[in-house]
Amino acid sequence: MGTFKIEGGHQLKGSIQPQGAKNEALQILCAVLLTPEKVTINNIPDIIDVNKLITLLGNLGVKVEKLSEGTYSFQADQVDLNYLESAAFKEEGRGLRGSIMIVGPLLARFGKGYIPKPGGDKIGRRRLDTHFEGFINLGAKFRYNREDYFYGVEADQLIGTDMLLDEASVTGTANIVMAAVLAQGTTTIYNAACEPYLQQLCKMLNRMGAKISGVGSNLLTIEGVDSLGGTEHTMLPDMIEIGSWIGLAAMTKSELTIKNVSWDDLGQIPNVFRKLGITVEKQGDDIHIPAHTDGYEIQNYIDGSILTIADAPWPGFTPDLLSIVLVVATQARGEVLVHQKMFESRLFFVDKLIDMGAKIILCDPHRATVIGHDFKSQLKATTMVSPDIRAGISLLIAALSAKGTSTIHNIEQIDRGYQKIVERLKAIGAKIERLEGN
Ligand SMILES: CC(=O)N[C@H]1[C@@H](OP(=O)(O)OP(=O)(O)OC[C@H]2O[C@@H](n3ccc(=O)[nH]c3=O)[C@H](O)[C@@H]2O)O[C@H](CO)[C@@H](O)[C@@H]1O
Ligand SMILES: C=C(OP(=O)(O)O)C(=O)O
Repeated sequence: MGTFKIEGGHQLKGSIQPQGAKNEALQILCAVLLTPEKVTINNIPDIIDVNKLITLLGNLGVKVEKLSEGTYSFQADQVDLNYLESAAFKEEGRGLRGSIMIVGPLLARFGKGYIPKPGGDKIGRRRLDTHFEGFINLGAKFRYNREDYFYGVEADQLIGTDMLLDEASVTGTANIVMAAVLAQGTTTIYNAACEPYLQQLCKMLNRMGAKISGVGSNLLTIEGVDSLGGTEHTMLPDMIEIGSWIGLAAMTKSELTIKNVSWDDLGQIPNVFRKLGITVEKQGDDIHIPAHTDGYEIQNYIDGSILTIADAPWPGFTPDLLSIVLVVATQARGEVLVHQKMFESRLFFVDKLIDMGAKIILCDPHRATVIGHDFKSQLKATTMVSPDIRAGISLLIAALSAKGTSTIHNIEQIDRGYQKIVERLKAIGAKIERLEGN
């Protein structure tokens, strides 16, 4: 279990370049299985989850070549389907959430796709029904082995159909789209997820020869084609990282510039932080956060009632930033209700913030009320364990703003989504060390 040691209470300064998007990378990497031709991908983040998926693709027989930092080529012209039956696959497949998205491409191109129950954050129930109902709608036979949590779908030929998803699942939509592009006939997917990473996937598939329309909406129409070809693709900057750095700047009263953020793809994110009273300035395609020397004040609703910040499927606010919103609110002037609707176990980390001196009432597993300190009382340093990726970065931000030296264990949870975090934070003045040998 790795550990960070953090000396808090220092102002940071400078600029930071967001990494390529983790959750886009997981979709895009799975899509290379759809063609025997070469696919070149740029801006791939060097993080645990993505590297695990690249290793898994390599073990499946995909030729992987690192061309330069963040750029790889992939060629799936000799896929070894026997690997899917191996014990090694059962181990590797469950190592991350994103591996679930190899199923759609494998089913579409080779007639079968298997996966052990995938990993990812332990943040409540994370069902896969939407994925498999989609494949069944396309004509696949489904089986599930309860003993070893192993899922499988098989079909000689997928047939296009109309479907209404039971929920706008992000990885579910990506998986079904990747199956439908090679189905016979036309598929419509209503209540599709439509976040920017999914749009990126659809645009990439169209460049490979797929016929997807409605991209960016919740109704996708996919005319099946016989085969797809190679392409080149560049990942967007990671919007969850961008939100994390906005929160970091505010909490540490630092002036920070977040470079090349792709503003048009940030949706609600800048405005949600503005509602917390944070000045988020657009400078070209950068975000500039001035030092909030006098703190920041949470806005009430027009009628004077307390603000709620809640998640919703895109174009709503992403659930992955609510932990960061919550930690930022602990030092604001005013109150806010944070409502995590999607996941059941993502707010329990507030206990640690309460230990540090934050004023939070956990109303139930989904809702927490935060009463900000307005910097009149600094958080106190402590020792903590990162329970999941976003709670982990939130605790790290809390530690950087706190008085004294904090320790965070289980930092693999942070490393799975944040590239070279120690080096990048040190470059803007943070006092953070990775303790080896823990
Ligand atoms: C690898 C990856 O890309 N992971 C992201 C992906 O996970 P993932 O694709 O696994 O998440 P889903 O979109 O399937 O759903 C997440 C949770 O929200 C619930 N749900 C979903 C849709 C909906 O309309 N209503 C609803 O309540 C689901 O039941 C589930 O509990 O999307 C999530 C939601 O943005 C993000 O938190 C994850 O970081
Ligand atoms: C929940 C997340 O990731 P995963 O779906 O990989 O667990 C996340 O990125 O916040």
